[in-house]
Amino acid sequence: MSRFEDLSFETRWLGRPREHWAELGSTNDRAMAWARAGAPHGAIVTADAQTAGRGRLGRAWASESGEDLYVSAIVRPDAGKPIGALGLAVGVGLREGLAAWLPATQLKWPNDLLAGGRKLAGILCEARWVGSSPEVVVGFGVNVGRALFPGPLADTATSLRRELAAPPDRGEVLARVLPALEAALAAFFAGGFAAIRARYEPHCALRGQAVFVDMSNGAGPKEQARALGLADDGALLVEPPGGGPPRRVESGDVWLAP
Ligand SMILES: O=C(O)CCCC[C@@H]1SC[C@@H]2NC(=O)N[C@@H]21
Repeated sequence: MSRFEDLSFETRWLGRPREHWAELGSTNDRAMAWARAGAPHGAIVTADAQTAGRGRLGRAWASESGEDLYVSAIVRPDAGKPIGALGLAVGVGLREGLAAWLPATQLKWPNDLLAGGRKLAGILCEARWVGSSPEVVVGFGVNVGRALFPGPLADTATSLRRELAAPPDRGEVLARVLPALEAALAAFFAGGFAAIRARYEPHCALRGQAVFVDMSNGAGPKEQARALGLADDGALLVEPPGGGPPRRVESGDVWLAP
């Protein structure tokens, strides 16, 4: 039994209700089903592999390795709490947890963590409303142990194993990341994104960079701009080509210009 499997039966889960699966379609789907059945705030679903792991904008998340982290946490914010920038807060927590090994990890708006310019981790938050209360599944994948990536990911993705001479195992990573995530979410729910913006900005991969922006959720043309930073509510601020007042990007995707 690996240390990761050990951990699913240990107190290093810090008392959280948890399920660990050898294989699932998507930990987000399982967590949402568990939430509907009444699982409490903080409950965690993990899997060694996913057969239908997914990312934002309908993309697939390669999840077959058995060596990486696939995690979904059930989060039950208080009624009326804004959750629009929750994914950014998750990024802050993940980055701070992973900084134990890779302090230079950067945040690429809205939901990626980059190491050496390559994708190390991704975040997918999904919510449904129960009356006025959101029920949220915070899903994240961290490339921990895999050395090889399929197809185009070979040039764009990385892992702790690829970045470090002595990579940690998945259990160690999870044990660091979960408390960091909880701390970031607590600050976010107390004060909104403005309360953690200073923990995001110094690690923003886009600030000052030329970017292509798609402001229509994957369907529209890409527009060139320069990223300025983040607003207090988490929107990305960009300067249009030729100058002019900053424009807000609230959804969609952003690419660093080559
Ligand atoms: O980069 C992205 O677009 C987000 C990727 C999120 C992947 C994680 S892995 C655990 C959870 N289950 C899923 O199906 N997706 C998320």
